Amino acid sequence: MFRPLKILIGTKCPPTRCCSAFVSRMRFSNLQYVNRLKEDDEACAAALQNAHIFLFHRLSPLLQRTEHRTLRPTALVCSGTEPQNHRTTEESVLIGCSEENQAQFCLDVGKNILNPGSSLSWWPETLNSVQDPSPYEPDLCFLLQGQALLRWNQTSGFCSTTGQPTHRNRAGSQRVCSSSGIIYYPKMSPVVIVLVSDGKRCLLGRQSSFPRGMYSALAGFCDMGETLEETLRREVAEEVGLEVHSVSYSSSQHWPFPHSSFMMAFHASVSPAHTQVSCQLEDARWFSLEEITSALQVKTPPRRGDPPVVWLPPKHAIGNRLITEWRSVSCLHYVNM
Ligand SMILES: NC(=O)C1=CN([C@@H]2O[C@H](COP(=O)(O)OP(=O)(O)OC[C@H]3O[C@@H](n4cnc5c(N)ncnc54)[C@H](O)[C@@H]3O)[C@@H](O)[C@H]2O)C=CC1
Ligand SMILES: [Mg+2]
Repeated sequence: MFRPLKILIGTKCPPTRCCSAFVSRMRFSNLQYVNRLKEDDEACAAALQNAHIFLFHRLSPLLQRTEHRTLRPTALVCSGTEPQNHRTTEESVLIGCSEENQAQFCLDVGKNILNPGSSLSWWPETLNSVQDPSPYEPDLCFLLQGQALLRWNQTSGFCSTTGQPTHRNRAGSQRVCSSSGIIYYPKMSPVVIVLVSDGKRCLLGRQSSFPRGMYSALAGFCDMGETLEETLRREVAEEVGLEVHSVSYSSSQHWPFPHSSFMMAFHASVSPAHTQVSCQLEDARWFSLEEITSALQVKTPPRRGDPPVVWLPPKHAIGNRLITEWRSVSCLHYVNM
């Protein structure tokens, strides 16, 4: 039976993924340490004895509300003195380590192998209920990584060539076919997300699968053989029938839906003379600076029975970042006019 060792409420935030964090992590050999744990099963098992283990239930992170109404991940703190049960040692996946070289793992205590997608909505309810996501944000990329790795391990139990079972290494970072020795690594699907502007307005769309009232930048999966620029132009043409004429890169983000996407975000513009939308989505329309400004203030989705309101992806989604960047540049433009 699963036996928690000690529940830590409000555990210390893992480092964020900003460039400076990476540089300092390199300096203190943290990355080399994590790489060693991925390659050395014995070292990884030893590290697990004194690790922080972040808990998930059916792929959703187990969060706790703090006294400030924010949400924090729940972690077991392993002291190394108590024996660990079979599931903890066999199913925890390594996601990194702290500045003090304490290993950090994730463990799904209620995994749902038969229907692994069932617990995931397009946007997790728990994230919608965060009143002020800022203190939670540093944990988010960590949790998304853990969720993706747990999901990949849960759904990659068999070799797609031989049909035989695959076995994971201790860290959960690779799986090997028991019959052919083929090695499998976690997979991601590249996705382009693009905010199209006509100089004064930006174009947002919604799919029927989006939560009610939500609009976001246009997005689409890369086809095999395509460049990012080709995907971008194809998706904009397919979804709204427009031709973009300038493209600039913004940033990127791992996104767990539907099966670990790697989102690459761009701004693009169309000629103000050619803005007629031919929509293949549930809806797509142009938004003015004023409309975007008020939509960015809507922090929670409308509840059933509330009047319709446009709301945008939350702060930690890259769609929000694109829209916020566009708003800042547009505000500057108006100030300078
Ligand atoms: N983080 C953010 O701010 C946002 C993230 N997204 C994410 O972007 C992703 C792509 O956007 P969509 O408009 O849905 O893409 P899309 O416009 O390419 O349409 C989805 C369809 O593409 C096909 N497809 C091709 N390759 C696929 C693959 N590797 N995995 C799944 N389906 C594939 C399927 O038929 C699927 O129904 C979605 O997973 C969505 O969660 C979308 C908007 C905002
Ligand atoms: Mg799309």
